[in-house]
Amino acid sequence: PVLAATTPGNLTQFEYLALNSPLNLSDGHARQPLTPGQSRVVDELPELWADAVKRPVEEIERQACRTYFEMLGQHSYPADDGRVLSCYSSSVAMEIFARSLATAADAIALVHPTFDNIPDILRGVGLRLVPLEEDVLHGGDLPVELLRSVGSVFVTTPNNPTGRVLSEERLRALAAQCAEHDVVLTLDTSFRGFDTRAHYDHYAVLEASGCRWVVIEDTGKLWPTLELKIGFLVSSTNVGLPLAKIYSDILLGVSPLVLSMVRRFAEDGIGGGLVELHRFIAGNRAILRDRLADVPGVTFTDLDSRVSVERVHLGERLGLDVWSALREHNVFALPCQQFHWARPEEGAHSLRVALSRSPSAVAQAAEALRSVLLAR
Ligand SMILES: N=C(N)NC[C@@H](O)CC(=O)C(=O)O
Repeated sequence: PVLAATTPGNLTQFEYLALNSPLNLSDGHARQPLTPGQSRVVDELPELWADAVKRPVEEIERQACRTYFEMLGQHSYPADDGRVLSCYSSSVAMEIFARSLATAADAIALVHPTFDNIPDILRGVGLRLVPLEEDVLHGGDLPVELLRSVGSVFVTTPNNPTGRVLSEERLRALAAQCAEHDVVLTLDTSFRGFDTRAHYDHYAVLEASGCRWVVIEDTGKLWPTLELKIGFLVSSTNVGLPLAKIYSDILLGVSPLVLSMVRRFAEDGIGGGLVELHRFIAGNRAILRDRLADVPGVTFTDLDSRVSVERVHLGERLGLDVWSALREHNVFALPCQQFHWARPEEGAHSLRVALSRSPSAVAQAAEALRSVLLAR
């Protein structure tokens, strides 16, 4: 993609600039080396291809869903009656949700801050956005006037870039409020694989609440699968939105080979790979935090975060300045203004560093960031 010489318009355009750099710690996609268990899955791809040719895709899809959802503790996901739609990515799933919601509502409450392709997709279908501050979301019941003013509440959990997880009791209370006010509760759980606090059975809570709900799951953030991934678009029986119809406008179905690969990576995850991944991310987080611990003015805003990105507060320094100085070293992080989609200035002094990278890449980037910061 060709980008204008000026500052990129959205976070993903910043991420494009980093795509071909050896020290790309910008996007939240998984770029660390394969583990031995994952390498074995890659070696199996020819057999998975032959198997996918022979078997019905719905059988392969059902097995992939079951293994992936079980790995994440989501035992009550709706395996039957077509309520799980497999998409090429979670953003495709989100576009289908947005187009569907726009046929029935004109406003949506969206967690603030969060990754800016979410508000961009929602605005793109004409929805009016109402910011839902994280502290309000996690603090207790939402204001009734908010619930009366929107057709949906959209929550990214764990959130990006903060890592904050919606607890089971908060989800239960929020779902009850949404049921009472006939508001569609939508969750983007793309980062849930990294945080076991997000592994309680969300679908059991949602189904029991009786609310109308949609969940967007993403296999793409967890494993280094070269952008081979699935976004699962899951919904309640009573969601009352044309999800299947709009899905059919966009695609017929996804690759059974990718579904089989997801199943095998999830089996590896169940067999210890997920615990290993959590340790790996924690190790990279420690490398970054340790290297910057004594830099004046630097703090870590999300001490409790376990997701594969880390937000660094730069004190008086501007994220864009530090991002540009890092770029001189051929190191790429992500400035945080555009996460604050309603009030960008709130993100002006922060930078996000990706942790799904090799430990040496994280260490080199931390070193470069340290020297850039000490010079300011
Ligand atoms: N459709 C888009 N824009 N994809 C980029 C997105 O996956 C990156 C991301 O979520 C992150 O860097 O945290």
